[in-house]
Amino acid sequence: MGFKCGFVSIIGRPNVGKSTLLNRILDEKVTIVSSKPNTTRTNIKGVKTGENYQLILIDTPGIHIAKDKINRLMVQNALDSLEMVDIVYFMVEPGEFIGKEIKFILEVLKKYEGKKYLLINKVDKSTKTKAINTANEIFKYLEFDYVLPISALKGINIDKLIDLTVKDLPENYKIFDNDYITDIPEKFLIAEFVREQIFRLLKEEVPYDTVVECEMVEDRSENLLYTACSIIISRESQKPILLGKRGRTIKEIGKRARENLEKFFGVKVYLDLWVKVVNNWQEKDEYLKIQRLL
Ligand SMILES: Nc1nc2c(ncn2[C@@H]2O[C@H](COP(=O)(O)OP(=O)(O)OP(=O)(O)O)[C@@H](O)[C@H]2O)c(=O)[nH]1
Repeated sequence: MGFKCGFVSIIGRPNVGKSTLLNRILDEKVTIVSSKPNTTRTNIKGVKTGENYQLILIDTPGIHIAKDKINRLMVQNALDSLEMVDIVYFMVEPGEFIGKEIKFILEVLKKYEGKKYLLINKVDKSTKTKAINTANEIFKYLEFDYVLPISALKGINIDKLIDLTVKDLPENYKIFDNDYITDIPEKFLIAEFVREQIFRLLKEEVPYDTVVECEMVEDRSENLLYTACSIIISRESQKPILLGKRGRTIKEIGKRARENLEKFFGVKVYLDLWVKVVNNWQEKDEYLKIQRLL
């Protein structure tokens, strides 16, 4: 024995860097990142296996005041992750205002019985004092087992975080094979890589009104993966925005997503994109299932 294996959930408000942290720890891009809040819509599992440990991390949607069904399901997904984990990473940014959302998360964490880590992320663009003050403010409401200033983007204190976490993991047998890195099915991962570029390239409400379904994935040869995705928007008027002048925007979305897919799969990728309009898809179970929220 002596082998450590356990689960960690990464929670926090939208946009604090949860997905960036998961990708950094895994040293592999399995979850999508953008500068817009609420990019992650469902729990994404990533597995890091070392010589004497296996760390199963869950990237969760940002916890926020949810106004509609899809956002309520996103928040519920994040909260549900706490039921199965040995450790929770609560991520904040330096100078974060202790408002309603943070207080809500702290109330939830009061009942949580595993180890609690407070991670002050994005310290690369902040001062030490600001980070310490944020931790002090949060400790007025709840004490954590560890506080660690980190930068998920620049890799600051990540090795330290992994070391501490491994010490706190329970002794257990390995759950996944050594080369297993995510529980995300291939089709969902492809759709997410497309959705990421929609979040990155389009402004305002269109990304939030979009869901992507990967309809087909096929090995066309040893070195060529063919895949086709539908981009589903909720209004006809959003079509010209998504397509762009002479189709330039959708072409760019496809190009960038394809490049990331090629890096991930290590083969050439041919990506076909289609656009569909489904009024109010956010209220339809079929589409919430595509987004893995039901
Ligand atoms: N400067 C800096 N930026 C960071 C760091 N970590 C993440 N970011 C940026 O913060 C933005 C949000 O990052 P995400 O990883 O998508 O954040 P998230 O918490 O998963 O976001 P949600 O999907 O809204 O829950 C992106 O623009 C990241 O590049 C960091 O350590 N330093």
